[in-house]
Amino acid sequence: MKQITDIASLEFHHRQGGQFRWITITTLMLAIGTILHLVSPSVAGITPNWTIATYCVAICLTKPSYTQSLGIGLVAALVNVLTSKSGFPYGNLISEPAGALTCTLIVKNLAFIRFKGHSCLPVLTGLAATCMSGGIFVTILKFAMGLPNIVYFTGMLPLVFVIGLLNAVVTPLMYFPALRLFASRGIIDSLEEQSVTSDHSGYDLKPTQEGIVSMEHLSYIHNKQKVPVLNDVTLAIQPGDFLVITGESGSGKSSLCMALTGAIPHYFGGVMKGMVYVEGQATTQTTISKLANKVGAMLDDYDSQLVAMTVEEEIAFSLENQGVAPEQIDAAITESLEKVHMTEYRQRQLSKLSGGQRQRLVIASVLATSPEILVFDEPTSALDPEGTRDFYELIHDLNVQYGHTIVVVEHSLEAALPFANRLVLIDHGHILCDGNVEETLRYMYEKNVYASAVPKIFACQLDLERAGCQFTAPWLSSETAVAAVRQLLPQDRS
Ligand SMILES: Nc1ncnc2c1ncn2[C@@H]1O[C@H](COP(=O)(O)OP(=O)(O)OP(=O)(O)O)[C@@H](O)[C@H]1O
Repeated sequence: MKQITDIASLEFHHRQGGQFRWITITTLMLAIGTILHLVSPSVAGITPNWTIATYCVAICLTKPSYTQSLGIGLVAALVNVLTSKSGFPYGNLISEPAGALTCTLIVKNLAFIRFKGHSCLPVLTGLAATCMSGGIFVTILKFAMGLPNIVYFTGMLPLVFVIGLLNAVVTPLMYFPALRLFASRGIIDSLEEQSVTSDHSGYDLKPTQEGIVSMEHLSYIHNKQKVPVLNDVTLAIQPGDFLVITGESGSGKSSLCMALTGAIPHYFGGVMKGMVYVEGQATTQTTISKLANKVGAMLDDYDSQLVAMTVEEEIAFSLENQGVAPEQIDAAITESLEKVHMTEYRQRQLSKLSGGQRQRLVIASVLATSPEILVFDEPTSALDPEGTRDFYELIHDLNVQYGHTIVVVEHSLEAALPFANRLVLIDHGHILCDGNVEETLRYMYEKNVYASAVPKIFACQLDLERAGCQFTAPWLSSETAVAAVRQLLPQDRS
């Protein structure tokens, strides 16, 4: 395992999307291969196998899975069957998938072989895939057409090897220009981008802070952007925390949430530096779906998280996708609906739920996968004051009764702060203040950073303090303020 001394320097690069890039590139390359196959002249009956060379280029560039390679091989086989000049072209249906799989096997296992810094994969795959595919093809042809052994051993097999050598030359001749072309169009990573490793599986990554979440020197910049959205963020979240994150619009609050769920760096395209550990595990060493069992998130656009027709189906959806047994799903639905006080809505159509009920259903769906940590991104932006109060009472309940750690991104702090034990202020991707609610509010008001979000009642206390008054408890609710004012008043008027 490789050790990291400076976590701030560890990078993870990810290009957004791209799961279908292998199809685009393979289709293009096979089209080129087919044209070359049809027009290229043969010298003494010998010509490169352009189909194999082009799918080798596509596989070397896009590194598809074995199943995807099987698909590439079958498409190549169909092209060959339709365009073949051979007496028995159907052997291609076996030989081409075998060639594509051989190519993938080499790409996945021999990528470390380099010559003067250049990848040797095009040469190796061009030779090996052609020999494998050609060898299988001529063997099938021999038996299908009853050809004599002498022709097979002295003519066909040596010919396959010669074509393999030719392909070992033409494959890199196509690979390097194709790499430059696709990289210049932003379709695949350039060589420089490839040289930065985004595979952290070989690193020994351990948090250096105590906490259920430890963000250590986290920076993040989106693809093609100049300014990082998160800049050297270090934050530890303790089990049972009710943490509120606030800051101006665009300060990086949602990005921080996305880093907790693993969407940064696994979904969004960009470069992450530093590390986020969730329950001790580096997010770059796991996947978004595995993290979803530890961190449940409700986005500001929570309606987009609903996919089913009824409440019950909605909660079952993610559990079914994870292969959870039906009786466990049933129990999880019952339990999560109880937690959000929606038991009686179990059979209800989603279209017949109110906004607040749909929000609670999203929370129930998130709870069904039993995450320890719950993240809410601007949860009350679409709620009226009563709905906002109900929402915070609900998540307070989840915090104190069920022990969930809560992280909330919030602009309007009045409703959230009575339940929070910590308030983090973020500005231009930096954490400016991380303290208890009173400390951070004082910081915001005194330094005039996002002071407009300081609850009016608390701002009033600070103004009175400036005028010489003293109070024992922070005014985070009107009840505390009334009690404090009562104490100031002469006894006979109270
Ligand atoms: N996919 C993206 N590509 C490029 N820049 C992005 C992307 N997503 C967000 N940003 C930028 O990152 C910065 C931080 O965005 P983020 O959504 O984290 O801020 P925020 O504090 O949650 O804002 P708001 O309160 O308005 O939701 C913003 O300047 C935003 O324009």
